[in-house]
Amino acid sequence: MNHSILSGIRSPQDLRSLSNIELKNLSNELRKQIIEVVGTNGGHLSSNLGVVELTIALHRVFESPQDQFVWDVGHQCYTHKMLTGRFERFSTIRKKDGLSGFPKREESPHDSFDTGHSSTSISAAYGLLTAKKLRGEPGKVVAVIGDGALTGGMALEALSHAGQGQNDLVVILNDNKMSISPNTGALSEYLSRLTMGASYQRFRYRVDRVVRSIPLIGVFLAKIVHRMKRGLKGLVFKDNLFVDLGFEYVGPLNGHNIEELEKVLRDVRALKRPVVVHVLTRKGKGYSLAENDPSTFHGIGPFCISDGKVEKFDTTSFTEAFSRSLLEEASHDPRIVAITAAMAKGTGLAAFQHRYPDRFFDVGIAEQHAVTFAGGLAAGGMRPVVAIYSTFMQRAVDQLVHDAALQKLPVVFALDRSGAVPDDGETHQGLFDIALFRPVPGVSILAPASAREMSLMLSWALGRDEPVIIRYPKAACPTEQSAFDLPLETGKGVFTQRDGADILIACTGGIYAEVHEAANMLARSSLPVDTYNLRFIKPLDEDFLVSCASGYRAVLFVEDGSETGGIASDLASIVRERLPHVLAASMAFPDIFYPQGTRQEILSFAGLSAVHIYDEALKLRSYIAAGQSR
Ligand SMILES: Cc1ncc(C[n+]2csc(CCOP(=O)(O)OP(=O)(O)O)c2C)c(N)n1
Ligand SMILES: CC(=O)[C@@H](O)[C@H](O)COP(=O)(O)O
Ligand SMILES: [Mg+2]
Repeated sequence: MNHSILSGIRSPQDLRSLSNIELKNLSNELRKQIIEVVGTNGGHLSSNLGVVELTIALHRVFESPQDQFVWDVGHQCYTHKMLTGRFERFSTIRKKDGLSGFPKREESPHDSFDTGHSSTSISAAYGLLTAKKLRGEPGKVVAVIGDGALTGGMALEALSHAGQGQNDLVVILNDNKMSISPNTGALSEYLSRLTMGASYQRFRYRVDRVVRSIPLIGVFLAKIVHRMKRGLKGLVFKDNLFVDLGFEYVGPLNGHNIEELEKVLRDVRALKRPVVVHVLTRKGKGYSLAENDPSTFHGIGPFCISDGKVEKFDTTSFTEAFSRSLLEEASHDPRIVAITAAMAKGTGLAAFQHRYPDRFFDVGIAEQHAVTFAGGLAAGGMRPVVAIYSTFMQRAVDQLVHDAALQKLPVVFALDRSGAVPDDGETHQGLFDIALFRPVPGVSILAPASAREMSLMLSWALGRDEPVIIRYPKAACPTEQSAFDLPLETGKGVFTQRDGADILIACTGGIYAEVHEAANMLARSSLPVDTYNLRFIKPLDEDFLVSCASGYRAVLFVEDGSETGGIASDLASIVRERLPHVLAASMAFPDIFYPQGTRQEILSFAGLSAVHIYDEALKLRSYIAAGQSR
């Protein structure tokens, strides 16, 4: 199929003149393009296929960029991007220097707010709307939020705030019954009940429409009708949370019927009150493999379009290592329970869920609740393991401090996707966890360099009576070696190579692979170095480290976290202070946000690739040769 209609859309205005048939063809072209590009680049397939018609309808009714859209999470914005002048560059999505897979204000005036983390859209949209009103600027603001994102506390906080205001915020609730996995929780069940009561909700909306359209007295009459309905709500509108919170409620609508959507959205656009438009869509729509298994195609690497297969690598990822170690531990300790905030697959907890359904909890996209819930479980005598991506743990900093650490509760935090995170970009990098949690008293932070170390660390963590964080990257585990088998000693690391070299490279586990590669390159250049895996970021046995460093002419510390607040530069300072004869240097992520790319591209951009580590070691060697200090 050529993209004859799509390629002619330079701005959303071009959509207005299209006939129904052309709109149908445009939907097909968009789907084809999404499938082809995600098949090549990887990306968020199912969510994007589900919102094609909804996005077209929104862009035909609202006038972007004067009217503004905030896409929750933003992983469903591909059609929006293509309809707002970015079709030509769409094939670069999620690639280094290409289009972002999420809305980006710097990319287009049609992207009014950056997203990536869930449940922010209603707050941000209400902020944008309030700013418009205060500045006397025209236009509507529309938040598009999924049923999964609605389970996040912020979304509910925002509904509570916006519902009481005199405003005309539009909230589109895109309900496909799915988060990444099937959506969970009472709120999700509640939406299903609303869906079953469809006819009542439509009736209510139509009454409003008819009454308001009566010349002169319509608005006045509508107010009276509204009050009467509020009085009757226990009968007719019982169960409608949104109405009770102060919103008009319209729906549920068929999210794949552009005509029906448009008709309602035009009325919604004219409303002077906050409104929730409940739209039903099918995740994965139009690609049967994704329709039948939307979870697998939620976020997927490059795949074969004809059979949906993804290239398999013959390696164990850190996620798999965690998943297996946890099953092993859980098999002999019934106190172990596992918690995810809607990421059972990504964190490797799906296997635990399958094996121990009664000890597994998917709390929805609710990281804060997940952590405090774990605190409660720990206080009640269980051994909770919260598996969470480093970037999403940023949401729950206070919960870790207040609801776990302060009370010395034995909660284990498995922070997946720590360090450089490929493809998703700035919003998803896992660079801040060390800096955020290192200052918290009593919290241990460990970083395995291999699957074997993961197992040792998890076992150690589950034996502690205080919170423990285990952080690891989205990467394959390096090949095992004997040092990884050595028993864990609190605060101490292990030499991973010790051949009497005069330079030592010490690292956090997540970047051991690159350090190992650099060491091999140096050895090939006849410039051998020894290597050391810190294992512990906290607590850290300083005396032991200093004694390890004392036999060297230079020590280089390498860390896969942010330089500011990180550990590498502190350790270099300690060595300088206590061993003035030893040169000490450090490498970590400089103080900027890191854009999308592969892991290698991100590390190169940060100056942390194997080649950069090699170069830094060479520099140290030249200082040694010249007898200089740094
Ligand atoms: C704070 C946070 N936690 C977890 C995620 C990971 N995540 C991305 S999309 C998603 C599911 C969103 O479901 P929904 O809003 O219903 O959108 P759908 O994918 O169904 O279109 C999750 C859990 C995230 N982006 N942000
Ligand atoms: C949009 C979002 O936050 C998730 O879908 C995330 O992209 C998943 O990342 P992984 O593919 O690494 O699990
Ligand atoms: Mg959903």
